[in-house]
Amino acid sequence: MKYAIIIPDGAADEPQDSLAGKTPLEAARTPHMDALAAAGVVARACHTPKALPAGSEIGNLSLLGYDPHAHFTGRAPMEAAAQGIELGPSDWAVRCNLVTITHGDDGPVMKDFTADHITSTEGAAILADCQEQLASDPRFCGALEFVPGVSYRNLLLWRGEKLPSPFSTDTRTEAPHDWTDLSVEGAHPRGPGGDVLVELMEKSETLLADHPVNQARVKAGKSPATHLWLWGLGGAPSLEPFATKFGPRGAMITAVDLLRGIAALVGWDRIEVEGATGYLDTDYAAKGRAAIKAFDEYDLVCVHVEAPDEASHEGRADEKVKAIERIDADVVGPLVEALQERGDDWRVMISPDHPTFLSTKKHTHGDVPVVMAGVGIEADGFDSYGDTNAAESSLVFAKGWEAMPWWIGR
Ligand SMILES: O=C(O)[C@@H](CO)OP(=O)(O)O
Repeated sequence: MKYAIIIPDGAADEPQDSLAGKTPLEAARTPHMDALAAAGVVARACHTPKALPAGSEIGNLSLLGYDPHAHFTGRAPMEAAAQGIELGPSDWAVRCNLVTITHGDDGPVMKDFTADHITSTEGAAILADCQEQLASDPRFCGALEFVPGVSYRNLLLWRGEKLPSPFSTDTRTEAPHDWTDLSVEGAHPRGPGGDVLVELMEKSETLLADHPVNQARVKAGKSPATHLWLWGLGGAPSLEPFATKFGPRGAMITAVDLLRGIAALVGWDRIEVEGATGYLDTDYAAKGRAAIKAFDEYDLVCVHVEAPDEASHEGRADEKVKAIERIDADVVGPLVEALQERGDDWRVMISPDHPTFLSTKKHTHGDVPVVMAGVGIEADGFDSYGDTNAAESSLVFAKGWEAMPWWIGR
């Protein structure tokens, strides 16, 4: 049996006036997803339980069949796993975004949580200076390590052996992508160790003010990275291998470290695809081709596409529809055709990790539409994949992580 999972990140949404009252999934032309819906079931699942943040870090754990209440420690440790960083029992990882904050009448406003999609090279240069000038403070006893990642998505590590960290599970932080265009006056870290994070964030403003990377960016008409934004911290998580829990040996195709990290933690290989960017300009077809090839080696292949979520964070309904259509045409269609040609039994699941509302540009708690089709799954009468059909379905996974055993264990 071959299993394909496709994750259109943040694709679930509300009806939009600009889309004639349809949701982006419904407005998009998705013949391949609709064919799967007609052949299988349309369900709804909640991958973001109310007690936890409505983040991709929670949603994707649940989608892959892991109860986030039991397994989630923080987003950054998952991304550390993507980089092969080992966290000891007293270590913490913190997500370190490069962001653009402007100062207006309403105080400091989160203008861009991506610092205008700063490049990884520029980010690495900034982080090297943060290491030299912020982490070198003797009070930290060498415990702090800034680790460059992809674009604005970087990490800060606290090595507990050098100096016990001040953090605890009560430390609260805010995801910067949930604050776009909003005043971040009350959004700074709080609780145990929050003051240390705030201090680093504030000091970064001075360090970055005249940074050569920013001078060059402004000259080129791009926004500068004005601050570090620290959030999503946690200690090392431990997850039972997916193959032990569910059987199939899996591989992940994604452009973002969060999904790479979850894959590493559940024992999946990661397949890197040239042209996969984690943004609207990603090479959808290359991801589709890589997934088809991966079935020669793996029983389960998961393709994650970040683009619908990014379009939502930017409030761009047309781009969200386009991203969903490209996923349908360049990933779902070719993948299903290849599975049919192989002659193996197969099953497909398509599910966003969480809704990301165009209206608020934010993730939100709530159900996502799921389509599951293939051997052992009887058609339930829906003829298309969309949020409204899912809302009417009698197949409901209130504990979203129970959808995986339902789908895989039939
Ligand atoms: O990686 C991130 O910082 C965010 C926004 O890009 O991703 P997501 O919305 O999927 O949590």
